[in-house]
Amino acid sequence: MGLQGQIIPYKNGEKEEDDDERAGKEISPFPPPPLHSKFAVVGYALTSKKIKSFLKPKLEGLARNKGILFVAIDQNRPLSDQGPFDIVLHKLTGKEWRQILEDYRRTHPEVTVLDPPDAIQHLHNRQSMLQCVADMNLSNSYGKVGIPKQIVIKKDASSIPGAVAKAGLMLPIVAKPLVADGSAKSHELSLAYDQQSLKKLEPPLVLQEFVNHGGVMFKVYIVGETIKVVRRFSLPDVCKRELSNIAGVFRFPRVSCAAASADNADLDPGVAELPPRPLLEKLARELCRRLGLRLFNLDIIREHGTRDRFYVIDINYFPGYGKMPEYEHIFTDFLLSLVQNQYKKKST
Ligand SMILES: Nc1ncnc2c1ncn2[C@@H]1O[C@H](COP(=O)(O)OP(=O)(O)OP(=O)(O)O)[C@@H](O)[C@H]1O
Ligand SMILES: O=P(O)(O)O[C@H]1[C@H](O)[C@@H](O)[C@H](OP(=O)(O)O)[C@@H](OP(=O)(O)O)[C@H]1O
Ligand SMILES: [Mg+2]
Ligand SMILES: [Mg+2]
Repeated sequence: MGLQGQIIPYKNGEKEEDDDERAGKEISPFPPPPLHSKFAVVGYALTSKKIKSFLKPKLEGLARNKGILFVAIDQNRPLSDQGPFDIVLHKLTGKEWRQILEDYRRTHPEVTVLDPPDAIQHLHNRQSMLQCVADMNLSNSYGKVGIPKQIVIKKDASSIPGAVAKAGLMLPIVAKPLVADGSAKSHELSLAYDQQSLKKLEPPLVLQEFVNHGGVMFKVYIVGETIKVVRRFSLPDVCKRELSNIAGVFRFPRVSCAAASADNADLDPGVAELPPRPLLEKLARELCRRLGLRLFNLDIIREHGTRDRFYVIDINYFPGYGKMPEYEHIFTDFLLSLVQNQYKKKST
């Protein structure tokens, strides 16, 4: 094991003023990793895009100062021959990789795999992704959280207008690929203004009622027990007049990507106001438990004209944490708390 009973240089949650400087200057390029003793070793299996956006020099430097070492996993070698790891961090797709991880979890119960592959699978389907939120039926004095009315169309596009009418889905409708596996195709969404045009869509799909929300959505990043919320621009409201004048299905680009930050925009306060923190904390805690995940974000909107009616529209596994404020501190503290818990368990 990486820790082997030694004390980790960790200053419990405390922020070190010069972390950024040390991380940026002193430790680049990094010396070869000593794969032994006092470091908590985090093996990672990520795409090159993810490595670039997440494993930035500042994160690696801060981690090293706190006694955490990130080590790339070689997918061409057995996992058991590598490490030894305290934690495995991953975001790769494919059945084979999932099987490798499941086998590894079974044979190495002492290693924390972030997160279990079968739990992540729930988020790869836009129907099962939101089921937990619907089941939760969260409603308290801070607000009510649900999901937009939606149906699944597995095949046969010609059946869509009938299915939409039968389910009583109101227009406009957002059409989303059923599979959300991180591929470019899984992010190709459309907005449909009339029932007949729905025939043009390509199943398998989730068809979701579009909820007017004032053109701003909230991205809630979750790292274990920590949550961070940011504002992003989103699709604008669709008014009744527009709906009656427009027909067709329109593809729309990735409207709420990081470049669409609305954190510093001059917005209507009723639209800009973040969802109440206690409501988000309850939602996040409950979702962590129900989904069995510790690393994800969720997109949530407030129905325009209401103060407390919220809808979760999307959940993403291991999202772009590189864009989450203070992620370096939050992530390293989280990793350390996991390793410390493992250590406590072992010594009892
Ligand atoms: N039901 C809805 N009502 C209103 N707007 C919606 C709805 N669903 C999606 N949107 C808009 O479309 C955008 C993309 O939808 P969604 O988040 O489901 O797609 P995604 O490709 O999974 O996004 P991400 O990049 O976050 O993974 C949202 O950020 C929001 O602006
Ligand atoms: O393509 P998939 O695997 O589904 O995941 C994406 C998420 O859906 C996006 O939300 C991430 O970007 P943002 O954090 O800007 O939303 C995006 O962040 P990234 O591009 O920095 O990795 C991805 O994590
Ligand atoms: Mg989204
Ligand atoms: Mg998504």
